[in-house]
Amino acid sequence: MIGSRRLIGHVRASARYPTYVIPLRQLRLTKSYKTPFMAPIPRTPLHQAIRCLSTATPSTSALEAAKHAASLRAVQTHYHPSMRYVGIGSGSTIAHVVSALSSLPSGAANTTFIPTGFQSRQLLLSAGLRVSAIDEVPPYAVDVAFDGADEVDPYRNCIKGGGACLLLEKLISPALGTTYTRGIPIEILSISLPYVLAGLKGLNLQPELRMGGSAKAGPCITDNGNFVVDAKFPAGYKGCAEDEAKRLDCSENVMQLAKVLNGIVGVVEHGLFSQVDKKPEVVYFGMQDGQVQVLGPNCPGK
Ligand SMILES: O=C[C@H](O)[C@H](O)[C@H](O)COP(=O)(O)O
Repeated sequence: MIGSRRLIGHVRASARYPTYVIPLRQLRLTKSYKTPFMAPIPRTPLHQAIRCLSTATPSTSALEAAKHAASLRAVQTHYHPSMRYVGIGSGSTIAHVVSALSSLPSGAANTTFIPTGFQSRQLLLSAGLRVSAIDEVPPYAVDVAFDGADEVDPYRNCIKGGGACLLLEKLISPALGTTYTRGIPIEILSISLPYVLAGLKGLNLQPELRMGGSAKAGPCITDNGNFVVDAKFPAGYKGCAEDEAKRLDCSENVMQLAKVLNGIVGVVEHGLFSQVDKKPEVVYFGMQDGQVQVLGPNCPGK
């Protein structure tokens, strides 16, 4: 499956376990959970994510166990020692993927891993795995990419970028959701901030510059030296589809929004991984009961 990628996901620590995954439009209006994924590849891409089924806030250990189970399943299903290049996303779920890869009985001596940021590079190096950079391998040479996701909808559209690593993740992975509490992460050129904010407000989104938090005065700076703006969906947001018919198709709606975001000058990349921008082929959800659920091409969405 040329052009697709693989992805694995899980519910984030601060998230609530949803009872189901619903389309982006509805999710962002009604739910408050995050679903990470990981995933996959260049020629045979696929993404996987993890989902939990309860409204209770999961304990950290239950969450980590769910991430681990989904990661293990994804690696066992989609990694093969003969693979030459494998993309590795960023975030907490990826630590479980790297752990699963480094403990494979077959080893991974023939594979070079392509990280999407400082954190995943350090993880790979610490695990003794061979690392290279996206600009040191031929385009589209990645066999599969594993990554986490913040949210995933039934169509396998994803929101990513909670860790500000969306740009390189989109490069390695061909691959939305809910009420992503911070909105869609958008990496931008710092000098374009006023224009990007105006453009996003014009779409009726509620943009906010992400700050560095207690560890850094001023804005969050990505691995590429850029700013990140989180664009929230206001209550009752109907998307930016040109007509009602398109709004009826959630996947179409997401694709349209992705295209519009790409058209704003100053936007380097956004965290929507949709049909247009590399949505995952397969998503693995870690469940509270230890099971792993799979959302693939033959599942309800598409
Ligand atoms: O920028 C970060 C990435 O998109 C992460 O894959 C995403 O935020 C999920 O992260 P985590 O695995 O920590 O839930």
